[in-house]
Amino acid sequence: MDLTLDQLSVVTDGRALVRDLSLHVGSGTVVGLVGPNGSGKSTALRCIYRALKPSAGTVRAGEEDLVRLPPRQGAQLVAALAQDGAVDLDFTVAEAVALGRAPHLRGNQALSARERELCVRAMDRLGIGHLAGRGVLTLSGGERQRVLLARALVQEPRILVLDEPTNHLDVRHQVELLSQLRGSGLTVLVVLHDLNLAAGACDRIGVLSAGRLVTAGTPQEVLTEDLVEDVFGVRPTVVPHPKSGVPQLLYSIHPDSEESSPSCA
Ligand SMILES: Nc1ncnc2c1ncn2[C@@H]1O[C@H](COP(=O)(O)OP(=O)(O)OP(=O)(O)O)[C@@H](O)[C@H]1O
Repeated sequence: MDLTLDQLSVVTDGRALVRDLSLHVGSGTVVGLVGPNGSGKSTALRCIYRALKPSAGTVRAGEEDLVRLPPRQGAQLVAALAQDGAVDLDFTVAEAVALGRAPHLRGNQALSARERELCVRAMDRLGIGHLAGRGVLTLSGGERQRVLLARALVQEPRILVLDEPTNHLDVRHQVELLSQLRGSGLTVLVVLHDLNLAAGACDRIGVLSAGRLVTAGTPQEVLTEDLVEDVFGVRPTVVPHPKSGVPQLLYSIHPDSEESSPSCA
């Protein structure tokens, strides 16, 4: 099922946070959304998982208008991993993951054997099976992030949107999470700050700046030295990954000799 943002705008207190954003995520593809801090990435994502109502434009899952769909039906199609998603209540990990089934259950209906198995498999897949009986409040940031992803997966959505899901994850878990997204077969829109991870994980990348889509295309088309300098204000050296050929960005980090040296008056 594809995901389409069509001329999406979000205006708050007279300020346009997102302006005329149109972006298509093909069925089963992974699209990255990148851009500087404050460029509107989370705001756009919040419209997709319906934490925010757009001021104008539409969000479609296939032919369904997500903005108008009843919440339960929407949650059967779209799962979200929000930025620093909170798990405030002291559920066990197994209970928190099982919450992902809520959109498919009626009232206090118990999980079926298939659903229980689904939860166990999701926890194993994310390497949190051994934590099943632990309280989520006792987890590290990275462990909690993986619980949230397991919860999103057991929701069995068609579309998955994720806001900086690699936050808190060590490098192994970053690579594993993005590999799992690629292998999931789901339609994925993911906000990432790390442009190198985005280049490796995404079929296409959309670049936001000041609420507007600057460009969208394959990593090779989008991640050029000029584009990154224009949008992010820092010029990288772009080299092809020696194995995959996807663009990888290198930065020179050096002290500004004039301004950053401590004065020795
Ligand atoms: N409810 C709100 N009221 C007013 N301004 C808001 C509101 N929500 C977000 N903003 C502003 O909208 C702009 C876009 O915010 P958003 O969180 O979408 O950016 P982002 O690209 O996800 O940023 P980051 O990379 O820092 O997470 C920011 O300037 C933010 O301060």
